[in-house]
Amino acid sequence: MSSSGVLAINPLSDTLILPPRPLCSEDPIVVHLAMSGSVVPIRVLGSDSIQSVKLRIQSYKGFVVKNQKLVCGGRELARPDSSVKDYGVSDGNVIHLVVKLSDLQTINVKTCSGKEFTFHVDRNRNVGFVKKQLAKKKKGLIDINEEDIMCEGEQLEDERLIHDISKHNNDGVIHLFVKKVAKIRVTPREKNFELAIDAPQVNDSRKFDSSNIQHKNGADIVPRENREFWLDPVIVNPKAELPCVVFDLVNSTYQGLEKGNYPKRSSEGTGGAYFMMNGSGTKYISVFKPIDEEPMAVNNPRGLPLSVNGEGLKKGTTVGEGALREVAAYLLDHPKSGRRSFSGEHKGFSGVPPTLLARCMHAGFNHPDGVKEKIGSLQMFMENSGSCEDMGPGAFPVEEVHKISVLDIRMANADRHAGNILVTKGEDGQFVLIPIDHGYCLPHSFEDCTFDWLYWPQARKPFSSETIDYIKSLDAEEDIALLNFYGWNLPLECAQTLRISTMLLKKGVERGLTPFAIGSIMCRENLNKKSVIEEIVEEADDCVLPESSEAAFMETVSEIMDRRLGV
Ligand SMILES: Nc1ncnc2c1ncn2[C@@H]1O[C@H](COP(=O)(O)OP(=O)(O)OP(=O)(O)O)[C@@H](O)[C@H]1O
Repeated sequence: MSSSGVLAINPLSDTLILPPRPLCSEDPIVVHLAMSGSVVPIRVLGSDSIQSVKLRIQSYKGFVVKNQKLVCGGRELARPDSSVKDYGVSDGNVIHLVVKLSDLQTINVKTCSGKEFTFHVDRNRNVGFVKKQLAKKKKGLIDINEEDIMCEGEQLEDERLIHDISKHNNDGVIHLFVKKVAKIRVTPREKNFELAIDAPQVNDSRKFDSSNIQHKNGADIVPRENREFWLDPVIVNPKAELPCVVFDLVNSTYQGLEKGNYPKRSSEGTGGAYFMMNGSGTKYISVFKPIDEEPMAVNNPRGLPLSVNGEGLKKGTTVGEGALREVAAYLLDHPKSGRRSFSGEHKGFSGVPPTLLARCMHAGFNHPDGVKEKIGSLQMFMENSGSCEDMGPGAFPVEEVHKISVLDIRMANADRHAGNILVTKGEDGQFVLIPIDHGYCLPHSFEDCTFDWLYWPQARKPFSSETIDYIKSLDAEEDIALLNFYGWNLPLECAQTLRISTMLLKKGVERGLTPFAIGSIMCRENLNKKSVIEEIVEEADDCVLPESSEAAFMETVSEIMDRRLGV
């Protein structure tokens, strides 16, 4: 595994030829599969679906389909049912393969009594979590209060992260040993006390943890040019207050860096996304995504080529604007109670994690040309037990799916695959969905809008009255003004997208439409068939004179939309 989290394919001496289908009259084409510096020629048919190409890569290379992302000509080949030809891939083209590596770590556990077994745990979990799992799943194996976990003679504190331990193992497996806790019992004996150490092996080596020594770099007094790192929120308009939760996020992230904790690059995703730790180094606190490491940006760490025309991986987006879109999704995710109040409720209706624009300098980011300050989105790290990609949607509460659908429709999200919805459990034991990765929201065309939830059963259920009230309270003009206030002067075409999608959502609920019905209007059925919303926009474009005002254009869109939706 390379440090970039991408598995390298060694260049093959002979061509990797994938057999054309038998009895097929179509001529195969040869394309080049590029990955981590190596290139493998593969033979495909124009009519092959993207899914089938991925399946063949899976069978030849072992990367499961859901972990593969294919990019050709600056565009993600995202639709599984579309064909190689649909995406305009032709003979000699280069297809970039980005493989998402699992964040799961194999753990082997042994106990003093000789029991042994192996299981997997998310690398972002800590030892305390592993203990609980052992106690819960393997009854009798461990009593949380009575036993310690050891790794190579070192006692592991409950807060210790699994990925931290995995750095030191060579064979890809962490070997843990469960042993009885050493206890000190104090028993009164007449006027004295007897001190007993109750431990099976009192001579265990307990290593001194040097990370406990405080490291102060005097960041407030050392001039910036002499500092090893810095982190500030980017505040364009001094009048635009940041919510307290956002300030706390910056502070905790800063403390983590100050203590010397290195940002850890996620093995998932097509861009650079870095997990940042808190001051005590015990948990992740935030995720920093620098704009120069976005897919097809100059310092992208996943080997994707530079964008030739500045367009991002999804149609209608721009490379380098992902961070603004991430922040916009948070700012526009208004709480149910009304607009976000800066000292009060910070959680929005759809639960977008608190996100701000930040500038950060640290050697731990990808700096092929020397360490420089980076601008990017800083988002609160949300504890989770995986993403919607890891499980069937059946158990998700309807309201949870609906809250994501409202966000995606409003924002015309062009990247809502199930991997971008994290899953956790609320206090009531029900699944809670957390939407992340909003770098492709508010595109200036609807072409790439895709919503994985469209095919989930909950999408066919009607919105609740609470959700309908929320949708009725939305106001695109107010939203555009809010983004403007925070410093993002939304380009005209993107503002138009927000106006049209908000209009569709509102008109949809007025007519009692479900998220499925509204979402289907926004998404293409297949790559080459325009969506209903695209047809509406096209018709409106044809109707109005080029010099017409935005208001006149929106009036026309409204009339056409009413006609298409029916009364
Ligand atoms: N707020 C968050 N809390 C917890 N984990 C997160 C958060 N944001 C991102 N992640 C994790 O980091 C990984 C990479 O982040 P993200 O998906 O945003 O990156 P990306 O490069 O934009 O991905 P994509 O290729 O899906 O567009 C995610 O798969 C997720 O596991």
